[in-house]
Amino acid sequence: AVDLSVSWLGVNMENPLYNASGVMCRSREELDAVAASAAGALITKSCTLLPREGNPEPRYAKAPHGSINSMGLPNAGYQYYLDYAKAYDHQGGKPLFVSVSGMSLEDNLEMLAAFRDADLPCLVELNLSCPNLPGKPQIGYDFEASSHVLSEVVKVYHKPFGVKLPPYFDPVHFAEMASVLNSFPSLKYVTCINSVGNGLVIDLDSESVVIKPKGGLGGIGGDYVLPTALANVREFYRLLDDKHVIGCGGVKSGREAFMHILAGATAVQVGTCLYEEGAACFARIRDELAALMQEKGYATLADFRGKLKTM
Ligand SMILES: O=C1NC(=O)NC(C(=O)O)N1
Repeated sequence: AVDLSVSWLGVNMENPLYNASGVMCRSREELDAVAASAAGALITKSCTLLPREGNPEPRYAKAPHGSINSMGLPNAGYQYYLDYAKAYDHQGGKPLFVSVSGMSLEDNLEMLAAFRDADLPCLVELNLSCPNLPGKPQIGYDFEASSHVLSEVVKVYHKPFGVKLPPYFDPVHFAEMASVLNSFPSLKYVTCINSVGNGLVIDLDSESVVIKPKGGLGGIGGDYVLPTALANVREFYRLLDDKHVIGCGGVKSGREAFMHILAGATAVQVGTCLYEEGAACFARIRDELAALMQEKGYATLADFRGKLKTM
């Protein structure tokens, strides 16, 4: 038998799988469905200070090898998720993570202060990478801005926290961002990657884009992004000091989950596949991962975590 459990930053997960923020996590009903599934944890939709409708629909589309989305941070507002976290059974339940994505630094600080004051056992994932707010750049692509935001955040929020990063595509950028992140000891994990921003899916029959916002541009997920996600997990695993890397991007079976952990991931999030298949994907991916480990002779995740071979 194999042991899929992972304990990190004070949370204990029976298996390393949970939802990617944004998928099946905007309402309490959706969050409860993830909690009731075979997922090892759950994370809320990135919240803003005030409730948001988000971008005009259609704003999500399945694509031949993944998905495209420009949701625009539709969410119930941070109080809703704070209330959910206050009512949540942290002892008996699965670890609950809260994603925060303020429209401004002030909003982020106000929300983080509220989560701080509530003194809850959930971990915060600060989203530095939403690619779908018209006119707003992804903070994670501006190293100076990222450093400034994190400097202000740690003055207000003293507990361990994580950040959701956009994908990087250049070794210099990996090094620059790692250097910024390494200067914040209380930043204890990074989630790599958010969707690959501003891709374009075209429907040949209609000769049209497939989502309404931003002329059809949106964040790309699914099979398309697996190599990029694995590279980001690997590089930050290699470059960060004493931090965890959470893998996200292209996970649709035990195979990709195994790859993310081999690249160094502590745990693994599922986005597009969860959106398309539903919460049953967690039991399937969990069982596939267990079978793969059994086949390869690994008893625990630690037996192979980060042990990607190079040539
Ligand atoms: O950070 C985000 N990443 C995405 O791919 N989409 C959502 C969104 O648009 O709300 N946010």
